[in-house]
Amino acid sequence: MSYAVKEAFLTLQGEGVQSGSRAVFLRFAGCNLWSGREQDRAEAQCNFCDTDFVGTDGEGGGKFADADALAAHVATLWGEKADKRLVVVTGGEPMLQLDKALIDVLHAHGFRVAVESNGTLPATPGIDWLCISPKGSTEVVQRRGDELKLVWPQPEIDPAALEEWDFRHFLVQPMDCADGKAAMDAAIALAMERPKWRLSLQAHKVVGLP
Ligand SMILES: C[S@@+](CC[C@H](N)C(=O)[O-])C[C@H]1O[C@@H](n2cnc3c(N)ncnc32)[C@H](O)[C@@H]1O
Ligand SMILES: Nc1nc2[nH]cc(C(=O)O)c2c(=O)[nH]1
Ligand code: SF4
Ligand SMILES: [Mg+2]
Repeated sequence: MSYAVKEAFLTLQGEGVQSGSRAVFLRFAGCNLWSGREQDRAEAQCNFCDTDFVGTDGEGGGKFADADALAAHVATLWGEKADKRLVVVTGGEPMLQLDKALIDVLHAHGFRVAVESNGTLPATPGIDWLCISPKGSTEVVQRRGDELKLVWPQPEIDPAALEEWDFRHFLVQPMDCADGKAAMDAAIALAMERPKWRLSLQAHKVVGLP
């Protein structure tokens, strides 16, 4: 299968339990919850997205003919260092494109494969670290994984209901939005109110990494 990649780059993971880890980010083009066009945002199923995932024109992006070509690209971005190879597959919605063939070749290159998904599509088998981030009133079918990362506030979501799902870590992340201070206060309030939840900050934005 071929893959449409918006961008791919080396950085530090900025979110979640693995925050601070050196990682290649592989951002697939396209999402099932928003077209990516600003004129569609208000009506989209997910309307607070902080990411441009339209097209294949970003740094390190492009169309890749097969899994071997894309995994080789990821390995080149990582460079020679042998240990702790980590790729974070995101988007857009990565489950629209991430297949077992790509995971297998990334493993063959020595990578642990982490994924950031909205959970509306079942996760492909073989993922090493699965982060699910629920969106509004969408139906989350993937209720098991490593970390559940709740962007907050979202009035349609009840954190107590999510606590029943099968995740090792529960994270609340302030929504990057016009009233960022209110979102930060709300996220802190949730973590103070419900001890299962830990605060996740978007560290890359603080330090100016992509
Ligand atoms: C751009 S999304 C791509 C992966 C996948 N589509 C998803 O939503 O999980 C990557 C991560 O950024 C989070 N995110 C998106 N917009 C955000 C915002 N405005 N503030 C905080 N986190 C945001 C998402 O919830 C998700 O955890
Ligand atoms: N540094 C960095 N960390 C991230 N963690 C999740 C991100 C994403 O957009 O999926 C992201 C991102 O875009 N950059
Ligand atoms: S589901 Fe993820 S990629 Fe899609 S619009 Fe929402 S935050 Fe952006
Ligand atoms: Mg991001």
